[in-house]
Amino acid sequence: METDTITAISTPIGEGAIAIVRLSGPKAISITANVFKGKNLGDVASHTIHYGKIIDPETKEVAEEVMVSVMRAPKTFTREDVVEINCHGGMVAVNRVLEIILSQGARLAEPGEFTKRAFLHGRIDLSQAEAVMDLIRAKTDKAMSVALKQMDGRLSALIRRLRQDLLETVAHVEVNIDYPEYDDVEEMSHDMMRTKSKEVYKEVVELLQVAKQGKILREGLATAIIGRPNVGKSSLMNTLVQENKAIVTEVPGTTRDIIEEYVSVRGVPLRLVDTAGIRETEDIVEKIGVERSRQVLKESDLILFVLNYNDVLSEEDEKLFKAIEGLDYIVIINKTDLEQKLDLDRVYELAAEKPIVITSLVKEEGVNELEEAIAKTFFAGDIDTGDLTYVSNVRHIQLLKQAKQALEDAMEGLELGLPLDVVQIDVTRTWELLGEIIGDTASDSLIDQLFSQFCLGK
Ligand SMILES: Nc1nc2c(c(=O)[nH]1)N(C=O)[C@@H](CNc1ccc(C(=O)N[C@@H](CCC(=O)O)C(=O)O)cc1)CN2
Ligand SMILES: Nc1nc2c(ncn2[C@@H]2O[C@H](COP(=O)(O)OP(=O)(O)OP(=O)(O)O)[C@@H](O)[C@H]2O)c(=O)[nH]1
Ligand SMILES: [Mg+2]
Repeated sequence: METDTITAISTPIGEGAIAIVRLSGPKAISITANVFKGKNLGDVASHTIHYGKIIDPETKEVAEEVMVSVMRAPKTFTREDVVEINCHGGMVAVNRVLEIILSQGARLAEPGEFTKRAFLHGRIDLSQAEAVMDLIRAKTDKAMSVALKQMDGRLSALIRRLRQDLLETVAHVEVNIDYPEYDDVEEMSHDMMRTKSKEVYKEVVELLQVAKQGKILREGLATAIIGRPNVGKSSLMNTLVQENKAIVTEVPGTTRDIIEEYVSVRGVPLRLVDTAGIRETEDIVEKIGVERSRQVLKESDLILFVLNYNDVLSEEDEKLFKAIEGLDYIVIINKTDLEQKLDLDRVYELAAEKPIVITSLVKEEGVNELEEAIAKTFFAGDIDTGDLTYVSNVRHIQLLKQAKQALEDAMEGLELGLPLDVVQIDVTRTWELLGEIIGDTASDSLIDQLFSQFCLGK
């Protein structure tokens, strides 16, 4: 187990009312007590907070006026002794206190090291630790509620149950191999393995099915606004974001680069991308932008394709319809306040089954209908984060896919009548793969890598 005492500033860099220096480890309390003027922190009850001053050991002068929380192991965030020094906000004061604590023998924590200790001491498992990070990075309410549930151990509990089921069947097979004289055990093992594999398979498939939504909740639905120059793409972006993020002018080719913004539309988190108008162009700067727009298309979950009601359908528009064939898109016919020049019948024909929304962005008309259409495209209404266990983490999804494959191999083996000790290899592999999700069978290097992605001080 770790024996050194770590410390870090656990609040964001910048000005605030309060900033916290946190310590964890066997010397957390004695190190703080050495430089604290007030009650003797060595004597105070656990989980109490105390007013006092931090004294600079070199100059013997008061460095900061603070409140210090003392929390003794094991009922703490890390399961070690934890001290939190609440300083005045602003970087000078906290940095000064941190320097003093470091001079007394604490070591600066690595990113995620507090949470890593909580994991190493068994307070949380790996998927819960990852959820802590997801929570910090959550950009919408829904993403946050998914992370909170995972932190609570919902996914962990489900994975544990599936692993237990698999383990029981493996144990059964072992008995069978050790006592081959009992024929009925052989029969039972076969049936049991088939039944259990199927049961676990069903649950893994379900988890993967909702994973797509989980990923969207976490990262936002990648949504690209495309269309010819000057049709109103940046205006649409600004309307959805409810801010003037993108520059809008009457000059075609205004947007040169890609502008990205997070918005929540009817509970669906969007990672909205405004692109440069797509057309054949001579302008070299614009050309780079157009290239990148094409790239964005490929990486999008949803495309908002804007057309101009006040212009005839061009060859470029037809090309764009071709380019997005097979993708999820919504057609937006904008500038309906102006005279109609667009061949609507042709648009309906090209769009086929896809939703079409009529807007006048300058008059703010059709925006509700558009929001409705966006929400509907992905989730037939609003998304429910209540009942389902969402897997939203790419690492977890990868492992679940591999587990699904291993189970398919096992079931195929059973169909082919392979011996149980052969089929068992795939079942054991599934058990191991699921274990990696919660960190039971995760390697040290994986764990180091995962925790190093955390914020400093968490
Ligand atoms: N001041 C402060 N606020 C904070 C945190 C913190 O570390 N410090 N947290 C940091 O993320 C979050 C709270 N998370 C925490 C999770 C578990 C424990 C903890 O001590 N758990 C023990 C015992 C709980 C109990 O008393 O019942 C345990 O589970 O064994 C503490 C904080 C948010 N707010
Ligand atoms: N009349 C009318 N004008 C609009 C409407 N929506 C946008 N415009 C105007 O059309 C012009 C172009 O709008 P933008 O949003 O910059 O268009 P864009 O598609 O981003 O253009 P590029 O970035 O050049 O590709 C601006 O002058 C807008 O004010 C609308 O519904 N009706
Ligand atoms: Mg633009």
